[in-house]
This record gives sequence, C-alpha cells and structure tokens, in this order.
Amino acid sequence: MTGTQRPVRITDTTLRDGSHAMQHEFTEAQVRATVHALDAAGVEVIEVSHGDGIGGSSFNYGFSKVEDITLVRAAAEEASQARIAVLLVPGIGTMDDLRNAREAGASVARIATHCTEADVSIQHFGLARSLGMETVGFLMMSHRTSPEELARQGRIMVDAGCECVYAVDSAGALVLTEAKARIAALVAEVGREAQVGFHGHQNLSLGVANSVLAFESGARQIDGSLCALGAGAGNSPTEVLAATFDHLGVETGVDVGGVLEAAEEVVRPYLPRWPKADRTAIVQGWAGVYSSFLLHAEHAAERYGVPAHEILQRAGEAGYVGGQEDMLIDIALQLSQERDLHAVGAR
Ligand SMILES: CC[C@H](O)CC(=O)C(=O)O
Ligand SMILES: [Mn+2]
Repeated sequence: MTGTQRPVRITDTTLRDGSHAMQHEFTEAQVRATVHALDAAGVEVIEVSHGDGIGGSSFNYGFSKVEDITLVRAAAEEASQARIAVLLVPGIGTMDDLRNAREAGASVARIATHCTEADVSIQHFGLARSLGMETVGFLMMSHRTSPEELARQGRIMVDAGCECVYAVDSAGALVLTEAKARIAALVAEVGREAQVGFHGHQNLSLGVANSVLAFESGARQIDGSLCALGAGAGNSPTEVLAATFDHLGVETGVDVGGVLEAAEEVVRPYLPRWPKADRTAIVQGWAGVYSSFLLHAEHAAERYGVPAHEILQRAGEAGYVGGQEDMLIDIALQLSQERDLHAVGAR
C-alpha cells in the first residue's frame, strides 16, 4: 500500500479548492510563493488545479486566469520535497489533461466523482497508475449517501487502482458522528488495501473537529487550506490542522510555525475575502449544498436582486450537485418572478 507512512498526512488544497474563492484567478507568482512556503514548512502534498479540477476552465465553471498546466509546472519547479497533486473530475477533465499534468510534474492524481458514481472513475485510475502516479479517490457530497453505500463506492475505486479513498464533505454538512461513521465504514471496507482520507469544509465550522474524528476513526490523509481558502466558508485551515494534530501528539511532519507564516505572510495578502461561516455559507452546510455554488449564487443574486441564501436553500431542496451551476440562475429568476407577483398582489 502506498500513501503516507505517517499517522496523518496533510494535503494542502489552497491552490485548488482555493481557486473557487479566487474565482480561478491565481497568478503564477501566487502559486510559486504558496508552494515555496508550504514546501519549506514540510507539507508533503500540494494540490494545484482549477477549482473544478484540471480542464475546469469554462463558461460554466469560470475561466482560469492562467492555464492549469502552467500553474502545475510552476508548482513542480518550486517544490523541493513536496509532491504536486491534481484533481480531475471525469467528464470535466480528460485523460489527455491527466497525461499533460503528469508531464508538467504532477505525481498524485485525485479523481473526484459524486458519492454514488465511483464507476465513472475506473479508467482514470487505470491511466493514473500506468503513468506512475499515486492515486486518490474523492467521493464528493458524501453526506448525500449512507456510510454503507459510501463504502461500496470506495470499494469500486480501490478495485480500480485507487490507493486512498476520501470521504469529501463538499457541503460542509457532516456533523461529527456523521463524518466518523463514513470514515469508519470506508476503513472497514477498504482499510486493508488502501488508506482513507477526509476533506472538510467549514460551513458549519466543523471541518477541523470532523478531521480529528476522521483521524480517530482511521483516516490517514486529511485536507486543509491556508487561511481556509476554499469554497463556501472554506476548508479546514491547514495551519489549524497542523497545530491541532501537534497538540494531540500526532505527527504530520508539518512545521506549525512554517504554515502559520505561510498563511499570514503569503496567502493572507492575496485573499479576496477571508472565508467565513456567514449566513450564505451556513445555509450551504445546513441545506447540504455544494460549497463551490457560493460565488455562483452570489453572482446570480446580484444580477436578479434576490438573496443568495434563498437561492442556496432552494438548491439544497432540489438536491442539485456539481455541474448544475446554471440551475442557480434558474432559481434566482424564479425567486425574482415570485417577488414581482407578490408585489403586484400586495397592491
Ligand atoms: C470538483 C470540485 C469540488 O470543489 C471538489 C471538492 O473540493 C469538494 O467537493 O469539496
Ligand atoms: Mn472542497
């Protein structure tokens, strides 16, 4: 089994999940400075991609300022010990995107699917392994299925060549025992052949607590972002994870002072806004809405003059998943029509 030999390996996703919060506008200089600081602080895996994975730059998801491949290459040049990971969502990114990322220096492939659709990842794990990459499976929106079903999906990924299966709390909706149960089920199903990981979001401010419980339930890989830079209320902050695991005596190999400095001196100056659990983000956790819908909902809200949190609430009720960003515009339009009808009725 490959993966980490440490009790916990922190994968930093500032330069991938943070891309959502940056509206995919990372510059090469920002990527280089962030990788340099994370690498010096001992972070072993750094993810770099468009927020929706390599190949995500598009009208639907938002265009990247700088091409993925340019950023991956810059990250790989900058890292001395860290490995560069890319995220790929089958159907958004292609097999060629993965080949190009490998050629640019990425050595970890994280293949992401909806939590009940692991079967679409099979050929991508095959390709990643044949390219000599470490493989990670990302089961997104894992609150939307039971621990038992999540474990069955993890089994599909592992049988396809995945070396670590993540329970991904895309909506920041899992509350403590719910996160624990999913990790425990995955460990029971695949733990002899593969590692298990956890990716948290802070919409209900539980990313770090869920990560500690995930570790206690057998997870060995945990995701974080500097300054929490990520979709929704952001991810579990890497610097808080490092300090918390250090406090618990759990070795991560990360220098706490180093990631505190990286957060404060490198990332904070370029933050468009500090990710936080405000009303809109809390509704995402509460209603179980994909975190990356936040800015799409805010833009639709501004355009149609309706509240973003109401758009997200309805997206949660409708059960929309990644790829259905355009439905937020539909909801906004519907809310504005309802408002106009209400105003006419009130006259
Ligand atoms: C595919 C994009 C998405 O942001 C992946 C992820 O980080 C999540 O589902 O939380
Ligand atoms: Mn995420």
